[in-house]
Amino acid sequence: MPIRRLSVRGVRNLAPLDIHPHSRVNFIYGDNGSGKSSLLESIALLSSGKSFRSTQIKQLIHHDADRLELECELDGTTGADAQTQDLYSLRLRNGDVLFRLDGSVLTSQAQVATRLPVQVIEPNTFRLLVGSPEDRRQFLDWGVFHVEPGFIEEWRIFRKVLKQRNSVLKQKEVSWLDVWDGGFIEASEKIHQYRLAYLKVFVPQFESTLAALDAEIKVRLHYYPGWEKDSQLKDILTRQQDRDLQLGYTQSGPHRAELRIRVDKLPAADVLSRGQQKTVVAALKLTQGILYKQSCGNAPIYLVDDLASELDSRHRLALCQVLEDLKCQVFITSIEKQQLMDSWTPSEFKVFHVEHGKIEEESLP
Ligand SMILES: Nc1ncnc2c1ncn2[C@@H]1O[C@H](COP(=O)(O)OP(=O)(O)OP(=O)(O)O)[C@@H](O)[C@H]1O
Repeated sequence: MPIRRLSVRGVRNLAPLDIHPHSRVNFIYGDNGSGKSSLLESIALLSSGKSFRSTQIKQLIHHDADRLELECELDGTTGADAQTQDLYSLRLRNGDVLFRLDGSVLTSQAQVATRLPVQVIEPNTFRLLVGSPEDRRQFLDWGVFHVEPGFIEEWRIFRKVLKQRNSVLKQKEVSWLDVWDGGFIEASEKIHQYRLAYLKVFVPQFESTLAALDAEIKVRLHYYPGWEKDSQLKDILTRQQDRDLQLGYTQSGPHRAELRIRVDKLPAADVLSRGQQKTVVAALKLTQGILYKQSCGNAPIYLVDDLASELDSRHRLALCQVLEDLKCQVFITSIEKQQLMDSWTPSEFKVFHVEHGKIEEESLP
């Protein structure tokens, strides 16, 4: 669901702002340090309660403020949501994040995540390739979670069983392991099957999206379920039991799954240039949006920060074309307005200029 109105208070250098973005493309331009990324960060924060730039979200609060407050009205445009409007807000004070929907407090991250799905493509986006397996596992699970409604409940069950098994391992209560292992294996298998089903549609779509961005980059996705593929998890748990007891945690299972991204047999991060890495990560994130749209009817909102960073004009054009085809709401930033306009001429758009933390919508000829 696109954002119809956005209100931001107390974020970094941004002056209090109320804007009415376009339901499709929003060009945001301004000098270095003007506040473009802070605007996109505000939207990402509304979506996930996290920043894509700072691990400590308290750092987002304006130096002179004691809290930040974000609010948006979301438009329902398709299906059962047609013509509806949700008022969705986030308040951060003293480290506590409070989400509200139409005045009612949202209590679980899942409730929040389904309201406002957002994908971010920003200068550090290549870190998905070079970062930890956990980053890629979370990326994969974002897609599974949004496309497979049953996944979140199975994931909760799995986390619970894993916690119990680890607690048994820490207490060295060997006799209890047999009791927990049955449940652990069953829950692991369900998570594994959800991920497999998602990847079955994800991989071919990724290959065609990447080809649309750059037909010369050849990468392969390899899914590692968290244990040796050709072995039964039951046998592995038995084999690793002594070491698990020593360590006090479970070494194998879906919590150790990974999406490995390779060029031939090498990690893509070791072979590809920075621009190629960004293109691959953009293809991964666009693929998630395409599958999300196929499943839910609406595409996620895309935040593309500093379009020009690492991408030449051919790749910028190709990326914008995929976004155009996706018909999603996009917030896209650049220092130069002309560079945005040269990369994309959408039929419907708004332009916002950011200067010293103030945002003005420009009237179009
Ligand atoms: N907590 C804060 N309070 C006030 N100002 C802050 C805070 N955190 C960062 N800033 C300032 O906010 C400004 C906006 O930064 P931002 O990254 O949004 O700019 P930008 O327009 O994206 O710049 P660039 O084009 O260089 O990426 C910077 O000048 C930064 O120093």
